[in-house]
Amino acid sequence: MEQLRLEPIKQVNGSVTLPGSKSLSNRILLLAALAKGSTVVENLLDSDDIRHMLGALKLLGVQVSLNDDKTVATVQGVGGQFVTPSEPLFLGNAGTAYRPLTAVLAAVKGDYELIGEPRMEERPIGHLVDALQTLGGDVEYLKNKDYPPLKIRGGNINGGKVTIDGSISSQFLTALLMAAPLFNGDTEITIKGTLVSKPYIDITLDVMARFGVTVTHDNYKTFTVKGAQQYQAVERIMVEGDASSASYFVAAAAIAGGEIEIKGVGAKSVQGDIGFAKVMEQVGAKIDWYDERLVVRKGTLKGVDIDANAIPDAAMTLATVALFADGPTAIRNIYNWRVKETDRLYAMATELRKVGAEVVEGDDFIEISPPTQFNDVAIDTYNDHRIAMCFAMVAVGGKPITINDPGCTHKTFPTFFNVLASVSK
Ligand SMILES: O=C(O)C1=C[C@@H](OP(=O)(O)O)[C@@H](O)[C@H](O)C1
Ligand SMILES: C=C(OP(=O)(O)O)C(=O)O
Repeated sequence: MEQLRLEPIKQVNGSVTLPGSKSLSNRILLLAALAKGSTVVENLLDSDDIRHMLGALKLLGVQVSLNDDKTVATVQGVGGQFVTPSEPLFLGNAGTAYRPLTAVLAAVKGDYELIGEPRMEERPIGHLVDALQTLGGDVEYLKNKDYPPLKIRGGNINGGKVTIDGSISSQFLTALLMAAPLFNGDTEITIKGTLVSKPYIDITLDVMARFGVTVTHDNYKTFTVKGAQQYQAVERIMVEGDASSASYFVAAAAIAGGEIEIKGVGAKSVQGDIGFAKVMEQVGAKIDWYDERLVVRKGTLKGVDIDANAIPDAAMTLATVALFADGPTAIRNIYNWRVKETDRLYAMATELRKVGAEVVEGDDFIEISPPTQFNDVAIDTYNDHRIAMCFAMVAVGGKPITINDPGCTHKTFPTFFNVLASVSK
């Protein structure tokens, strides 16, 4: 297994241009593919999750041409008419590809099989499939009930009233919303239970609006979407920088001395994970906010007690910032960390303890007390890009650390360790 040794970093300084947002890249590619007409997508993320979406679209008969560094895509929309693929669609462990494609393919004519990595077969999808089946969708489990892989015979959804459980993942509602304009009639979606990761729904509604579809809702409880609509191509659409990827550099500047300018997200971002920078101000970081960039400097870091349900991905970074705070940190309301790339509550607790922290792993929270002494250890990354990236903060805090399987960052940020090195002293 490959390992990356990170020596203590004394200071971080310079400017980072963020890669495009994963959440925006995959939503935009799918709606551009469904639309009528051609869309040019700029600042597209080039990473495994996006490659899986692009691979699926190719098998569905969508023409996408990419520039040399794969950050500009020209998508020839097929106006909602996919071809039946010659093989199953392999979507790796990309939730933002698997869930939206499930709903969209249930709505358009054709026979489809959606498969993924072994971990994808452990990530629940029953709440989405239940809703699609209620609406008349033909979606079948190929192995275990409520989990991928799936077989879909698409094209016979009339719309109507449906409830969807929002307590495990917002991606199920995102998927249903994106597919609903393709149903024959209007759809009214009511959320059952609480809706987790709510800001991701704003990203969905924003992208749908860019492609010409308006959704109405009453404070995220009931959503109404008109049926028999077509998405409209967008001549040029720019993907914002990834706010979750920004979290590592916000944290790095806050922990180490120096100053980092982070270009690509700022006060005007549509991504909820920009909220991490607000949390870091509470922790003690000094941040200058601009519309599309941030400038971050170190402060005295104190422990905080936060509800992180709205920022599940960036909150992992807070768990490693906690190693350098002057008191305990509690991160709450994060049950769904358990159903992501790995069981992140268990994995983070285990690896933080290895470093020397005292950790309480609750069912839906984690409490971290900073180490009195840091251990020079190798961190297991569980094929989870965010574990690899957030544990780099140990080196940023001046302690050596080894990251096992650093290549797992390919899921969303293949160049992460090079970008970190470029601002490190
Ligand atoms: O819709 C999206 O783009 C995402 C939603 C979140 O998932 P959940 O809604 O499952 O928490 C987030 O963790 C994921 O990385 C991306
Ligand atoms: C949870 C994540 O990914 P996915 O889109 O596969 O859900 C993530 O990127 O942290």
